[in-house]
Amino acid sequence: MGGDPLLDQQLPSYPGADGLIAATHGEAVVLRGLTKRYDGRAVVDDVSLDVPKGSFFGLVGPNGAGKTTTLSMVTGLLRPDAGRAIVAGADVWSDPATAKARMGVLPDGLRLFERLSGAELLSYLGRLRGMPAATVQSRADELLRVLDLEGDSTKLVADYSTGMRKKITLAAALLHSPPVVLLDEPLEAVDPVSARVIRTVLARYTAAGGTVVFSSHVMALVEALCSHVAVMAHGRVVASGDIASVRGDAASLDDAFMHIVGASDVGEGGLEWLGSSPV
Ligand SMILES: Nc1ncnc2c1ncn2[C@@H]1O[C@H](COP(=O)(O)OP(=O)(O)OP(=O)(O)O)[C@@H](O)[C@H]1O
Repeated sequence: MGGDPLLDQQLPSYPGADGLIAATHGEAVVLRGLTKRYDGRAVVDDVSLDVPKGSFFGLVGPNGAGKTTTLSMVTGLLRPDAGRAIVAGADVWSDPATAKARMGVLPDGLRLFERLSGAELLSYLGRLRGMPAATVQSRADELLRVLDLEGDSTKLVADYSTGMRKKITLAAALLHSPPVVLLDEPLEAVDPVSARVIRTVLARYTAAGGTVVFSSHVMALVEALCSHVAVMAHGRVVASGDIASVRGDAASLDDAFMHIVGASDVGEGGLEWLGSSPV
């Protein structure tokens, strides 16, 4: 590994507490039959996935497909109605403390401690994770610098822009160098320079053995970054595997996605009133 204290930390080995966990040797995240219902309707419906260790795994799907709901169940934020989620060898719902110690999370919604500065937030979260103060300080300084938040580190999080909030949450997700990070739309609302920095940081993290699971709508990004992808539609996984196998014969992942999810056609007919004289 490359001599970076943030990335060189030993990754924990996976214990074999029961049959499913014992079977997760090569997998960073294992989902089996994960299901969530609202008002009798399954918005996540029997989702099973294997995310290989060290992979850059994209979770894609149209609006309302169930990506955020799935990630929320995997990160321990939303209790499933059925199924199991194993992260880095720990069952998220029967052994949450162990599972949460092994993951970094950038959730949807970004509820943060608004009255702390960016630097204070990282310091607080690092200490909550039981990290030594000096390690928290040096890693936080490094992350703030790399993510171009150094000049805003004493500003209150309440005064951060949406993109800055994403970046400080990403810093918090990486601070303890977990074996798995789960990121809901990490690049949305982030400027192009910061997006490139985040991509580089995440690529280094996977090169060092870490696993990234992230949701995105941007197919070109997923194709450029990811080693693996799962496509969700109507709460189910409709395709998954390495990028080449999901793309198949299509010219791009975007084309394959349109084919897989059956995009509706607005090319002919409908919306004729649009652009005509106002009523
Ligand atoms: N608390 C809730 N109560 C009722 N329905 C919900 C709730 N949370 C999510 N849903 C529904 O579950 C479905 C999946 O939502 P989810 O946010 O997981 O989709 P998504 O794939 O992340 O979408 P997007 O790409 O638009 O963020 C949607 O139909 C949504 O309306």
